[in-house]
Amino acid sequence: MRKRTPQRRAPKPQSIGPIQTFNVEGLTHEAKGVARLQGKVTFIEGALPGETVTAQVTKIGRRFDEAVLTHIIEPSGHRVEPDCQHFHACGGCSFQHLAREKQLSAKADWLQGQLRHLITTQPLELLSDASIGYRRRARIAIDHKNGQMVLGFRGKASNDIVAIDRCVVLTDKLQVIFHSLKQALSVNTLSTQLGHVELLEDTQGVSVLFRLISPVSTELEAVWEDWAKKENTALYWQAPKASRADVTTDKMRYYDLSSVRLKYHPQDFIQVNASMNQKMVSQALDWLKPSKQDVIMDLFCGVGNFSLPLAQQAQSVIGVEVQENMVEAAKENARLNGLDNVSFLAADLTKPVKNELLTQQITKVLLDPPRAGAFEFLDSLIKIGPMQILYVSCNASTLARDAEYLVAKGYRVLRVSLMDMFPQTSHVETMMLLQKKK
Ligand SMILES: C[S@@+](CC[C@H](N)C(=O)[O-])C[C@H]1O[C@@H](n2cnc3c(N)ncnc32)[C@H](O)[C@@H]1O
Ligand code: SF4
Repeated sequence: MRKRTPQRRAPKPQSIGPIQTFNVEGLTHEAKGVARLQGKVTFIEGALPGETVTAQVTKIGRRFDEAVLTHIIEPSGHRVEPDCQHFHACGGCSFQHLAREKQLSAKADWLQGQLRHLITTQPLELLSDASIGYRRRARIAIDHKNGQMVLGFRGKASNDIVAIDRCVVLTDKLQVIFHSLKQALSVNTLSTQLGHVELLEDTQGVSVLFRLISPVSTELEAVWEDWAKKENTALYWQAPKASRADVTTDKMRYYDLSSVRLKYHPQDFIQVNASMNQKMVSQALDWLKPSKQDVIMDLFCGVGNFSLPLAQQAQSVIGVEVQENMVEAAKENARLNGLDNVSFLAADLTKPVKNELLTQQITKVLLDPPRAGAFEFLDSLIKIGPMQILYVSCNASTLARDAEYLVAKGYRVLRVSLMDMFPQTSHVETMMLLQKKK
C-alpha cells in the first residue's frame, strides 16, 4: 500500500536570499519600503523612503521579492522611535516608525490614488485626533508555549501570538486592565479555558469578556467575579460554542455622543475610536446639514450611531440594519433619547429590499457599510434617488467601485475626507458626499 503523503503546511517566511543593500524609493500602503534591484521590485518590511538599508530577502516571487530590514545605513529624516516596545514584532501597527504627519500624508497619497477617477479638483480633507491611547476595544489572543501562557496579538511576520506587556494604542484604562488581567491570569488556571479575551471601554466604564472553550467551575467563576469587582470592571462570559455572551437588558452597555446615549450589547459593533467617532458624527451632520424638510435614510445603521443625531435635526430618519438585536437596541435608543421621528427596520441590504423602502420620499441617505461595500444595494439607492448621499467607508477600493457607479448614474462628488480612525496602522476610513446632478 502506498503511504499517504503528509499534508504540507504553508511554509513560514524563511531567510532565503542574501543580505543586500537597497535604496528605498517609495512606501506601500501597508508601510513597506519599495526598492528596485536590477529592475525588480522588493518590498522591505521596516524600511522608509529615502533610506539606504541592508535587508534580508525572505521571499522571491516572479514579479517582486520581499525582504526584512537588517541595518539602516542612511536613515530617513522622518524616521522616529516607535512609542511601543513591541512594534517590530507585533502585527497590530505598521506605521509607528514614521513621523505622524508623514503617516497622514502617506495615507492621503494612497487614498487619492484609489479615488483618482473621482476626485480631480476637490481637496482631500482630513479628520484626525490623538495618535495613541485611542482604542476602546481590543481582542486579546491567548496561547501556551512550553507550559507558559502567551497573551497578546498576532505577529507581523507570522500568525504566532506575540506576548505583549503594554499596548500604547489602547486607552489608558484598557492599558491598566490589560496589565492586571495578565498578572491575574498568570497565577490562575482560567487561561487554559479561554479562546480569547475582549477588552472594552465606554462611557459606563471598563468591561472584560471571556470567550470560553470549556465550562468553568462556579468556584473559578467566583474568583474572577471578585477580581472584576476589585478592578471596578464588568465581566461577561461567553459559554463554549455559544455565539454570543448571554447578556440581559440590565447588563447592556452604553456610550455617549455629545447629544445622545446609545445602548448596545458588548459584542455589537461600535466605532473603536471614541473621540474620532464623535468628530465623524459631527462632520456627517455638518456636511449633510439635516433640516426639518429632510427625510433621511441611515443604511447599515448599527444601534443608531448616526441615525439618532440625524433625527435630532431632520424631519424623520429611517435606519436599516441586518442584525435584529441591534435593530431592537436602536429602537430602544430612540425611545431613551426621546426621539419619536426615527424608525428602524431589519433588512439584509445585499438582498432585494422590500418595496416599502423604495417608495419612501427620501431626501438624503447616509450609508456606512462593512468592508465589502454596498454594491448590491446601489440600484435600489438610485431608485430612491436622494438629493445627497453621504458614504462612510472603511475600504477605499469598494468605496471607489460604488462611487464610480453612482457617478455614472447621475451623482457628482462634492467633498471627500480621510478620517484617521486607526493611527499607527494602515487602515484608512473615508467620508464622501455625493450630490445628484440637476
Ligand atoms: C461599519 S458598521 C456601521 C454601524 C453604524 N453606522 C455605526 O457607526 O456604529 C456596519 C454595520 O452594517 C451592518 N451590516 C453588515 N452587513 C449588513 C447587511 N448585509 N445588511 C444590512 N446591514 C449590514 C453591521 O451589522 C454593522 O452594524
Ligand atoms: S497593537 Fe499595541 S502592542 Fe501591537 S504594535 Fe501597536 S501599540 Fe504595540
